[in-house]
Amino acid sequence: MFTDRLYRSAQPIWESYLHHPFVKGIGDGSLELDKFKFFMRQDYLYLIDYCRVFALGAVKAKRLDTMTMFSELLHSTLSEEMNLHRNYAEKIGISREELENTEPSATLLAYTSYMLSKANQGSEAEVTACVLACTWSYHVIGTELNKLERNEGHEFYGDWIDMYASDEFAELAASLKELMNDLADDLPEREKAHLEDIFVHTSKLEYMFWEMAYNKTMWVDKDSFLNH
Ligand SMILES: Cc1ncc(C[n+]2csc(CCO)c2C)c(N)n1
Repeated sequence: MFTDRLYRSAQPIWESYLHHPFVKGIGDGSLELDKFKFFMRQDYLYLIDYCRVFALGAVKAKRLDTMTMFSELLHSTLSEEMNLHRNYAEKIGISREELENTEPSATLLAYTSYMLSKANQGSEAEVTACVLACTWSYHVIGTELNKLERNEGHEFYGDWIDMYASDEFAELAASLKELMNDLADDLPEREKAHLEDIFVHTSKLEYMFWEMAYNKTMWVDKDSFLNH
């Protein structure tokens, strides 16, 4: 299957997510709140643009069931996933206004601009390749973290883990994988290689997003005046 090929190409990158201190910190509850806050604010902006990518998927879909799937993904991101962020924001004292008016970091801009440009230029297959690594890898991470014992005091990140480990997310990831396989099956190798590039690039950008949040990097490393 084409998604097996994608997984093989990105495997070392995906393994690094589980060793990343941000991800480990969510898993064992030790992640500092200021890093999580930074992440949630950037991630909210990320999800707004991500919704635009789903909308492009609906525009480019050749079949009604694919169009329905993209519109459902768009709706569930705007309501359910972004609700997770709104709920956390309320708990940690970030107002709705602050959440929507966050200054974007360089990594966020790189990631969303990349996806939007590939989705705009490409067909429904490129759109699917753009969103696949993010949905699939979050489900893998959620499932792995869900296996760990949740000690006392770690319940704060529980909602985050529960969302991405949920059956609903498993279904989202599975249906996107199925769609990717359907769309890529009959494509010539040159086009498959392009989809693979998108998958590997977005997988690297996922890693960069964890790094960005862990170090709270806006543009360059910590002490640069560009961060102020
Ligand atoms: C940087 C970053 N990467 C992936 C996700 C996870 N995610 C984004 S949209 C979507 C699909 C349906 O809502 C999923 C799983 C995230 N939140 N932030």
